[in-house]
Amino acid sequence: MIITVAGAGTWGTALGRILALNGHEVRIWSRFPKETESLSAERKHPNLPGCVIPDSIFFTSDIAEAAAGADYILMAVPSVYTRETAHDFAPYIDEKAIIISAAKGIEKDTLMTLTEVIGDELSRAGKNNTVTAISGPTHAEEVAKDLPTLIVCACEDLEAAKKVQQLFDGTCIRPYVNPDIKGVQICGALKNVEAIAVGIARGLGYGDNTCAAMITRGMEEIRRLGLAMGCREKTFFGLAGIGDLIVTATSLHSRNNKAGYLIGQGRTAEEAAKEVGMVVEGMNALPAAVSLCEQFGMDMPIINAVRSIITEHAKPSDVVTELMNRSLKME
Ligand SMILES: NC(=O)c1ccc[n+]([C@@H]2O[C@H](COP(=O)([O-])OP(=O)(O)OC[C@H]3O[C@@H](n4cnc5c(N)ncnc54)[C@H](O)[C@@H]3O)[C@@H](O)[C@H]2O)c1
Ligand SMILES: O=P(O)(O)OC[C@H](O)CO
Repeated sequence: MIITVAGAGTWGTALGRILALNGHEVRIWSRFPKETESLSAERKHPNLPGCVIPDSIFFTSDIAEAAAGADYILMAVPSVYTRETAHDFAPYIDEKAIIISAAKGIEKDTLMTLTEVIGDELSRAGKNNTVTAISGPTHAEEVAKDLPTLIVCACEDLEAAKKVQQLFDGTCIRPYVNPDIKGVQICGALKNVEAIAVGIARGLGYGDNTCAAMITRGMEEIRRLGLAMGCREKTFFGLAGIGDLIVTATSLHSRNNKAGYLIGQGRTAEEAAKEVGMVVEGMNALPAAVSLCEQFGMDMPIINAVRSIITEHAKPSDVVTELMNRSLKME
């Protein structure tokens, strides 16, 4: 198969490498010629130490060249660039190509999932390609080292999801399918906000009890919202749900967890994002998460706590005190 990866960050590069090792013809596109030139020449990614990029992967900044004849287009740019990238790719995408969205986020203004954003741009260009999503507990740093990783390939069209499953099936990746594409993406976007909260707790010096409690109650917030949105309950207890929340809230690789930790230690959100140096999707997803809570009339105290700290500059320790003093309730 010919697979075009849009986005040469850590995730696009790690996935491109896996697909190339699975025997596919892989092209990786980045908007920035400097990035593609350096990756093509060096065969290593600055944020994936020890990972060798196979010689077979072709890098380009030319969309027409990247997309020509591709059977699959894998979108791996940060969520805020998904719409413009889908818009720019749309005219060049073959009508039979399947799109795979690998980013995690919800569009701030429309509250669309990223597959909806991509579908929207495709339909504006007169196309109706099938759009799927992949998710799960999947740090690029570990996939780049071939460590066993389970992913979810999501699409209402199960045949398309199974095709994507086949594509990724290999020695270190075990892919599952899930028809609940909305639930998978709601989990992927919101777990990043919850992971920032857990990072803040760590940065404040709280212990494992606090973090485990926040992961548990954070998942419950996501589940309640997801059910109100019509998602499948099982998704929240699966790889894209609790699995991804656990890895993001506990892994040293996690950009969201690290950003939260730095905020807990006293940095502003801007300083923390700069220090992380890679995309902190939980910060991008926060406005959409808050809007969804309001739209569906959901009580989401941890997400609201992150909002007060990041957007109202509330003191993190005061916010935790407020959370602890909320009215008592049934689990
Ligand atoms: N890194 C991971 O472990 C991982 C795992 C699963 C999902 N994801 C998701 O994948 C997405 C990408 O994450 P990442 O970690 O690869 O990010 P990253 O910070 O490593 O990559 C940033 C990349 O974004 C691209 N970019 C920047 N500005 C752009 C623009 N205007 N248009 C198009 N592209 C632009 C550049 O190619 C740059 O390399 C995120 O949504 C993230 O949540 C990441
Ligand atoms: O490093 P993070 O926090 O962006 O998380 C990356 C992936 O979403 C983990 O599955």
